[in-house]
Amino acid sequence: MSGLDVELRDLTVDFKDTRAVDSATVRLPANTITGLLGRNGSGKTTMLSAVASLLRPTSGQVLVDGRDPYEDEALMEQVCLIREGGDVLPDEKIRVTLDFVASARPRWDQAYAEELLETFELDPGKKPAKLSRGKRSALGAVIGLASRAPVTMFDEVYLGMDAPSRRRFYELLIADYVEHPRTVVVSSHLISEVEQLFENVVVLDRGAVLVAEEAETLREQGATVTGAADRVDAATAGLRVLGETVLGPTKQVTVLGRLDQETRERLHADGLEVGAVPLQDLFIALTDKEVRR
Ligand SMILES: Nc1ncnc2c1ncn2[C@@H]1O[C@H](COP(=O)(O)OP(=O)(O)OP(=O)(O)O)[C@@H](O)[C@H]1O
Repeated sequence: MSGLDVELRDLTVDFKDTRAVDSATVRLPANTITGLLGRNGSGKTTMLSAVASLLRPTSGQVLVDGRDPYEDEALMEQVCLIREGGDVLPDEKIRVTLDFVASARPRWDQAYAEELLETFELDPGKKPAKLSRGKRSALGAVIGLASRAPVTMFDEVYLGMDAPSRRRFYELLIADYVEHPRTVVVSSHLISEVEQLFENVVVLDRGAVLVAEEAETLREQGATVTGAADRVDAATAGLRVLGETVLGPTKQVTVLGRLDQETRERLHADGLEVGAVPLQDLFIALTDKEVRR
């Protein structure tokens, strides 16, 4: 079993006078986990809804496995979008929603779904309308994971969950992805927690694709330099600083820009540590109008 390739070609989605997605061209390669990042209102949900055929593009194309899912019911079954509100039957018992999803998802794994319900302490006899926000999010996670759809997209679904449940969700997602590779998209504006999951990163900014790269390549676009404050200041003078933390005599500065091998060696020789830049910092730098060049 494997995932399917997703490609957006010049995708634009307008809502009356709002351009929610603006000429987006991007490929989500099969069998990778992509982080779809963007500030509030940047178009993440709209883009994912277009991939899931929940809305029609104003112009441009969505291609799943090279075909338009909007025109192809069999293909639509292969694409699962989990939204925070959850596409559940709120006033029926959870097991009714699960039966419904099972009938619509050819790769549904009932035993795995039941295991997940136990993990998240969800009683299948309860109605979604009666669940807390966190438990409803967890139900979305269960549906997304157990559907095993070749294209599985989680739209900020984990935000309602508490920290231990979110951690559990990330662990389960990785473990199940390793066993059953598929094309996974996780959208978020809270990156620090999820960044370790991503192999690819797409950053949306006011509907447009600002960045589409492998996570490692993106991380190389910056660095942290840590050590004695005066040495760190001297070493980073002239570089674009994204942020700094001071802890007693030690300072850590995050800089934008690639540090070549020679620079890294010089910094090491000077007693400074050079580390990877958190994606969260890069994301803020890329999408914060105040900071942008
Ligand atoms: N049904 C709609 N009708 C009109 N405008 C809409 C509709 N859905 C979204 N928009 C607008 O489109 C833009 C993109 O919204 P979208 O929900 O896709 O962003 P998002 O990145 O998912 O945001 P968030 O992180 O806040 O969930 C916003 O300006 C939003 O107000």
